[in-house]
Amino acid sequence: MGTVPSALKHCLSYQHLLKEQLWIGEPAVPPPPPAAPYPGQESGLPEYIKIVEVGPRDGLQNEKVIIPTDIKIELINRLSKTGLPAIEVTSFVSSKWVPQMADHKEVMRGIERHPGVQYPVLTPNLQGFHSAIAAGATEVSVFGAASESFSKMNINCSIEESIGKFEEVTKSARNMNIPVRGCVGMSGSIFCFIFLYCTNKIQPNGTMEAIKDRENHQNLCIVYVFG
Ligand SMILES: CC(C)(COP(=O)([O-])OP(=O)([O-])OC[C@H]1O[C@@H](n2cnc3c(N)ncnc32)[C@H](O)[C@@H]1OP(=O)([O-])[O-])[C@@H](O)C(=O)NCCC(=O)NCCSC(=O)C[C@@](C)(O)CC(=O)[O-]
Repeated sequence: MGTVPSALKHCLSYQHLLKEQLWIGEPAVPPPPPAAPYPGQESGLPEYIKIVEVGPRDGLQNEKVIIPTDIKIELINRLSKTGLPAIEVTSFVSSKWVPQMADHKEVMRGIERHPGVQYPVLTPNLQGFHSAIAAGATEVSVFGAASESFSKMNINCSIEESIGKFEEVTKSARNMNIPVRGCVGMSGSIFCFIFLYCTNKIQPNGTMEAIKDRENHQNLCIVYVFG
């Protein structure tokens, strides 16, 4: 597993990696016979978890120096060859807020899209969604927060207001058959999260349920993840 890229948000089960992700190479341990259940099944753990590499977006947005567009494109093109199923390439957010992602259109235009690889992008609102689609995005992510303070700090609105914006995005996306991933950001750091969680200032499940429940109890997103 030493070659798995960094900044992974989610992991496939090891059996699934061995079965479908040939880039890992020959398995050191043979997979279990077909009749045997996955180890997670009995324990209630998911059978299948998808890897979404978010380094080009989540990683590079935090760089103090703005990385040149051609280097970002090169990074994404190299990642595309590693066998990852999905690479989050950029975000369609305000360049005043996140100047590191201001070249989103150029990045989308410049990357080589490999068959079988998805290239989702972050879209906080309808404006970002429309720009992303115009730039060729075929999958998007909305990103909320589990605490009011993080929501305000990150997307300049309350959780309630943010869910209204996500609904606009998900409704438009549904009409265009564009899958939407729902992310619930915690607080920016694990220590901050633990503090806020222990002091009841953060309610990740509440935000997730709110995103889910608004439209006749339907799921608005294909998947929900905590960040
Ligand atoms: C959400 C906004 C845009 C609200 O920003 P705002 O200032 O409240 O927006 P507004 O609607 O009042 O509009 C103000 C200006 O922003 C523009 N604007 C409005 N929307 C857009 C857009 N989509 N793209 C480009 N421009 C936009 C709009 O056109 C206008 O421009 P002006 O008239 O002043 O020239 C702002 O707060 C923002 O961009 N925030 C950045 C958030 C961000 O990218 N955070 C980092 C990613 S989140 C994260 O890392 C956690 C996560 C997701 O990783 C967790 C996980 O992985 O699970």
